[in-house]
Amino acid sequence: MTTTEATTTALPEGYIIRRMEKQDYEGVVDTLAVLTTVGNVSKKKFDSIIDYWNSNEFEYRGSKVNLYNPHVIVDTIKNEIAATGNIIIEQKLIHDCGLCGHIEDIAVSSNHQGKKLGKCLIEKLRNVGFQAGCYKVILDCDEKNTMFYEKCKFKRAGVEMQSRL
Ligand SMILES: CC(=O)SCCNC(=O)CCNC(=O)[C@H](O)C(C)(C)COP(=O)(O)OP(=O)(O)OC[C@H]1O[C@@H](n2cnc3c(N)ncnc32)[C@H](O)[C@@H]1OP(=O)(O)O
Repeated sequence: MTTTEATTTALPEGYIIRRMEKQDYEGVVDTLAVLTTVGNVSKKKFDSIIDYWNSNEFEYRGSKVNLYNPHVIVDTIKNEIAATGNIIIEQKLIHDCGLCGHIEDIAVSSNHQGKKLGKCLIEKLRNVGFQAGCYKVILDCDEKNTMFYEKCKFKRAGVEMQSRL
């Protein structure tokens, strides 16, 4: 569960945030390695996933909404990807056919951590969700990251359950 407060932390000088592009391939794959195993993602596969993410949009209350909203923070001085994350916007039947945002795959590259980039990224993704019309934005995280998300104005709600192969 989140608050709807739209406070925005300023990015440090030299950093920008934007939607992920095909040119971000190496930086995104490297950055995601701080989160989990990325595996063997070829440039061709990356490009096809970007095309897929860019081609999925739907209409909600008169406006176009992107289903996938992958973002990157770029260090424009070093010309490298510093952070990445996504918000997937789910069309529901409940809550008057409402929208729910799911924040996924947040990673800040090790040498860019501790500069408020994670906080800026979460605020940006949450704003993307609320501007699209989401009634809530949710995420799952490890216990060790709860304080970070509390600083981003998220609150504990529910319990994550999993079933894995
Ligand atoms: C939904 C998901 O994907 S969950 C997965 C999250 N990703 C990971 O665990 C991958 C590895 N970790 C990371 O990428 C980063 O360390 C992140 C995303 C957890 C944090 O990003 P950073 O850019 O380093 O954090 P940022 O500088 O924005 O910190 C904001 C505040 O949270 C605090 N904070 C950051 N990480 C933590 C933590 N693990 N525990 C407690 N507090 C933290 C900071 O001290 C700061 O506090 P302040 O505002 O009082 O100074």
